[in-house]
Amino acid sequence: MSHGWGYGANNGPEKWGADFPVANGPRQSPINIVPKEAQYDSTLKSLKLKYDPSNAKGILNNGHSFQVDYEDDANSSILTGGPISGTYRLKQFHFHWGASDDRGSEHTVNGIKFPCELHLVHWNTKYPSFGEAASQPDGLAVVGVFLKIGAANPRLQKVLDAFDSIKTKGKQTVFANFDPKTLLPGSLDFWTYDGSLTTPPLLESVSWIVLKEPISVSPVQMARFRGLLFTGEGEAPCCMVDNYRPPQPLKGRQVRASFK
Ligand SMILES: Cc1cc(C)[n+](CCc2c[nH]cn2)c(C)c1
Ligand SMILES: [Zn+2]
Repeated sequence: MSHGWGYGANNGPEKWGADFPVANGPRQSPINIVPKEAQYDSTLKSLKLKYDPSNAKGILNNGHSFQVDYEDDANSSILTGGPISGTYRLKQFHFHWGASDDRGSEHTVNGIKFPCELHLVHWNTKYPSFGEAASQPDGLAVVGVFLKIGAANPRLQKVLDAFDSIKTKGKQTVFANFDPKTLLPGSLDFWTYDGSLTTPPLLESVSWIVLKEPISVSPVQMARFRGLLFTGEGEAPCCMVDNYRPPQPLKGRQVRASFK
């Protein structure tokens, strides 16, 4: 696939295995979560997220999604507890969404798709860098949060307001003083399993922590996500929508629940 991966008919998830054979590996993500088949694990610790809003650096349209990047040169924005041991530093957060409200999430629950899914990406500080951690089986921890259609979510406003500055691929702008903890639901109950990045290079290095409780997003707010473009300035515009990988085979993995 010389023309680079994406989410289209010619370069989308069904084609990624040609350039990235791990696409058919034993611990690929996302997955369909079946709550009744998840095993409650009383040894799971509660999630601890401590974020310093001043670590927020910028917001970037990377041509696949948009991401908000964080300073990660100290243990000031970190994830501990849950299924992980040690300290993982926040690197970035981003979203996946659909062209319509009936799809867009990567993980599904009993086969149900949500219109959007937030990913908060953290890396294990036992490794010297994010890049190094990303190639290790315990290198990354991603917290996934479902968004479901409901009332407008004021916590999303600052992110949405930046979209006019990052409409096209490669555009970025300063994004300062933002605490991603404000994007989390009231409950930190979670499902967890061993998985992978959900875009190439699809590295099998992610401890997934998927929150049970969704946060809300309104149809108008979802329409603003869909106003972003996969394409760069001056190219024929292609709306940034359906930037999600469908669920992958569980291949015998156990999904654990932090709650009964
Ligand atoms: C080294 C690395 C490369 C990429 C594309 N990503 C993003 C892949 C991704 C998006 N959502 C889940 N995984 C991460 C998190 C790390
Ligand atoms: Zn993601």
